[in-house]
Amino acid sequence: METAAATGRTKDGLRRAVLGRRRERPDAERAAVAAALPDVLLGSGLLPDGGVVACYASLGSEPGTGPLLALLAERGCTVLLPVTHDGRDGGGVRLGWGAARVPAAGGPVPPGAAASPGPDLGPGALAAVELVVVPALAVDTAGRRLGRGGGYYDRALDDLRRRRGWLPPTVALLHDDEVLDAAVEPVPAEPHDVRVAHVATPTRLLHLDRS
Ligand SMILES: Nc1nc2c(c(=O)[nH]1)N(C=O)[C@@H](CNc1ccc(C(=O)N[C@@H](CCC(=O)O)C(=O)O)cc1)CN2
Ligand SMILES: Nc1ncnc2c1ncn2[C@@H]1O[C@H](COP(=O)(O)OP(=O)(O)OP(=O)(O)O)[C@@H](O)[C@H]1O
Repeated sequence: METAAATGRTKDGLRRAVLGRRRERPDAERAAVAAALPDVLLGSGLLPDGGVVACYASLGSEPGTGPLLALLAERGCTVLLPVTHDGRDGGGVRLGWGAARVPAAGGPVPPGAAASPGPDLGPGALAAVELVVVPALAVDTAGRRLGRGGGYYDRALDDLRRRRGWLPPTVALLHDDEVLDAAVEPVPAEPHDVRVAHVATPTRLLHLDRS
């Protein structure tokens, strides 16, 4: 298996290694991962009973958020999903947030999320958010997160911290082998990287030491 060490621990090398492994995961594993994440989060105490939660609709080989989005809706949470702005509108590269439109309950819940965001609610959309569920390719035990490379979540979390004066809890969803020991395989970090507080995998919930 290609490891971070073998790729020189560059962000791009690590991204390629993780995406390669994700692509190889069989459908049965993907379904099991998606089904396990809500239970792990339920046991974590991180999920508010109602209230606003920022999440995302999983794509491709990402750990599936379909069942998690269904659970959040069941708990009466207002779920916000990201709307990507690539800067061509002159407003800079940034994430907006729209209310999740989740398919009606009752049918089978696919592991990948079928949800989509409603219209962008504007700059104050996250004002009352109680939990931010963030996508990631890897996170180390010091909370350093590797994303897709767009810098979208780093900007969004930085903006949220500035507006609120503090950062609400953040949790990244990963496969077990994507949690890296910071002492052995640190995720390469840059000054703009915002560390996450928690990681949920299909088997465990980790509270990270960001000091
Ligand atoms: N689900 C999800 N939504 C997100 C992000 C993310 O990482 N995941 N983003 C984080 O900043 C922003 C958008 N950035 C993204 C950048 C690249 C790809 C991408 O390459 N998607 C592939 C699927 C890859 C796979 O198989 O896993 C595709 O759509 O074909 C997706 C989102 C906002 N929304
Ligand atoms: N707060 C910020 N302000 C300005 N530029 C930023 C900020 N955060 C990240 N960037 C820029 O975004 C680009 C990508 O950053 P990085 O590789 O850390 O993204 P990522 O964390 O993998 O992606 P994402 O946050 O979308 O999941 C870098 O060129 C970086 O300079």
